[in-house]
Amino acid sequence: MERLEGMVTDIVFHNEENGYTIARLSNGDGDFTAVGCMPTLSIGETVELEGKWGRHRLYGEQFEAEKFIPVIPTSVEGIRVYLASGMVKGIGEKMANRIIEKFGVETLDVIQNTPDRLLEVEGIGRKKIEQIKKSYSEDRELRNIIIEMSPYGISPNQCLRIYKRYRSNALKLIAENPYRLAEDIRGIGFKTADNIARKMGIDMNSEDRIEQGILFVLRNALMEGHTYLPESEVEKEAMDLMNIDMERVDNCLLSLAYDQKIKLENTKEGIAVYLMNYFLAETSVCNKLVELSVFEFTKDKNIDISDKINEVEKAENIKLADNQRQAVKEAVNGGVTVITGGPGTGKTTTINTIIKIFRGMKKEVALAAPTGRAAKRMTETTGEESKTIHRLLEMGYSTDDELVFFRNEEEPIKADVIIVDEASMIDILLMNSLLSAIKPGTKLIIVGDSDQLPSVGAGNVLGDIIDSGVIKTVRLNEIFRQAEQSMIVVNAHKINKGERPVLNRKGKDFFFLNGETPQKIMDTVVGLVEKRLPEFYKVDGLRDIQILSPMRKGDVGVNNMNTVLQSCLNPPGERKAEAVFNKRTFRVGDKVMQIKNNYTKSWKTEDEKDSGEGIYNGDIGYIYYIDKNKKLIYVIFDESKIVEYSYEEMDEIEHSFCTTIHKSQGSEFPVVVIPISWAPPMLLSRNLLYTAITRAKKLVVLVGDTRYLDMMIKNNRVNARYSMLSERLGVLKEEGVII
Ligand SMILES: Nc1ncnc2c1ncn2[C@@H]1O[C@H](COP(=O)(O)OP(=O)(O)OP(=O)(O)O)[C@@H](O)[C@H]1O
Repeated sequence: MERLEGMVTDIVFHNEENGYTIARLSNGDGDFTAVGCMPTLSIGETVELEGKWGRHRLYGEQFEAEKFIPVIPTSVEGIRVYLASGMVKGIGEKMANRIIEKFGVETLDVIQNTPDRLLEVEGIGRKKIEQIKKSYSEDRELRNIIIEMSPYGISPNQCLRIYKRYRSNALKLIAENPYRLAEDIRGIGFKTADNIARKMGIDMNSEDRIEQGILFVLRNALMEGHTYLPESEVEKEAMDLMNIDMERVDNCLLSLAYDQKIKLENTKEGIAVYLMNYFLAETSVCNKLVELSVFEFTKDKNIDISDKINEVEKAENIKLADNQRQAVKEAVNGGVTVITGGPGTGKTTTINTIIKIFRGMKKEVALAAPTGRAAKRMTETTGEESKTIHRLLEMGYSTDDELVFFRNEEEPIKADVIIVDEASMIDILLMNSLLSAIKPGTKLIIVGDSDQLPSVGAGNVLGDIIDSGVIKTVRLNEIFRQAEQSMIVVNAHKINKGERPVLNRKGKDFFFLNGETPQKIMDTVVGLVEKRLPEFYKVDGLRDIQILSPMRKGDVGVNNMNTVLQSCLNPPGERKAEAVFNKRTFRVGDKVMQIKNNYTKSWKTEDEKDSGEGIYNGDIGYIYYIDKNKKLIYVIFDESKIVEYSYEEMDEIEHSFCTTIHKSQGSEFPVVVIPISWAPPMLLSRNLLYTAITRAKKLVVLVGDTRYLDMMIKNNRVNARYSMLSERLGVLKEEGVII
């Protein structure tokens, strides 16, 4: 290993995400190039590098740095460059010159050890000194973390999170127990922590390691939708993951339970292992549902609302079907009511009738849905304001950046009736937060299609509530006349029953185009969005058509589709700025999707007349402007909301010329095109196909091989999720808590 010192004269290349940097440096012996993970390197800075000389095929000799240590500048010129670089907040170029004029080579020593002397410099007061002191020490602490952690593959962004969490104790705490990173820092998992621990020489049989490994197994299970895992599965997975014996796993299971991080629950099938907050959520959802549904409504008890329904029917010129009427009656009289049904079965019509009746009774009705788009649609179809569940619960952030709801047991939602739509997307934690904020006596109406894909988060809440048979449920199953003409609706119901859809009926809205190979499928899809559909249906290839793929990988998976579709729908152009993240080129005009809920992300319209907060998982927008100097990307959502993303935030955005069917849940598009080809069996499922086609309002085009279409329709094995909600509700019924 060689050591080399030099001052950075140029940054030739810098990857924001992994810190890989190519820089030109100079020292007494001349100029040279250095490459490696040096995330904080900046021009003017002097660094000491550890590494070896290598030779690049094209660029010749270069120093391959494995470690870099910023050298505190000792020359007046070095200090000037360092201070003027903006590294220390509160000191700009002019101020740097004034300070250096005063203290010369001792400048940094003064800032660090006797900062009060800065008062001697014109323009610096007490407040400024505090700012400089804070920023100087933060900068140094953060740099130390970055330097120490980069070799383990921890990104500068994650280092920032580490610093925010542990402050100046970071390196000490990590050295004591690197596994705490997996618990405390978003984006760092057990495997990374384990890798760090290994390099630090930590005992592979340590309890910290095994406990974190077990929590990792349980968190992974959440991502597959399970609220718990049977003990035998936890044991097996933990043993495989950590290469340890069962006794150690069992001991650590007990100590985690003792520390209340997990819950071990005895069930008929054996021991169920829950992460504690999921256990609490599941039990409290169950209790709360029962509490709300057994509430004695003395005042309006069983009032006959037939007359009221008749009035609405008359006013709206409709005639409700029998089960719609029944749904309205249950909803008006009961505590908790579930209304479920496929597309076009009259859910919205039923909701609207319920709202009108409650309004007539002078009741306060609150409407909500789990996503921003679903809430917006609910507003459109009911003509009443609907909020996201998060907004209804008045979400905010605590002082340590944790998500909190200001509507809860102590401050419940002020409404007599709450109607939530698209309930299939509600996971167990969100349901728990919602129910906690509903006071007994408030009526809850849960509306959704239980045949859609279950929520992204853990649990199978809607399905479980319905299956339990404990909560009043009305299933709407009649497809109404207007809807019947739509083959999308007819076929959705056929698919749901396991029947083959009607394909290619002339003048209709549901087509199948053959494509035997992935390449042919791709060519057909490109032809459809580029030319055929825009010409024939007068739709915009980029805005009105959404390609939905079951999977990410493979030729017709989302990743490859996006590359191909970007090149035809938004090719490079002279005036289209570009920036590369995670090996993907983002370009002005690209269609992109926000992939996590960001409740505090602010947006404003171009004329700045309107502004607000919140961009949600699944929201689709277009890249509007890229400011390469400021490293900012602007995306426009809903044709007017402009949102600014720093380069570091680009992990919240991905291309969405094509998206996964999972990500399309809760959205609707005029035209949906779906490639149908080989995919891993768990993705060739009926409810995935059903969810995809029910996203389309005007037209569905399937492209591929009918063999796989048949496989999807036949495969109704809904990927089973471990969840005990239905059983828990059932037990309460057996015990007579609920009749
Ligand atoms: N009782 C009824 N008689 C006649 N038409 C009805 C009746 N109920 C609903 N419809 C009509 O059927 C169509 C679908 O109804 P609605 O929008 O209420 O269903 P939905 O279940 O909410 O559908 P989706 O889930 O697709 O939005 C609408 O055009 C509506 O006007």
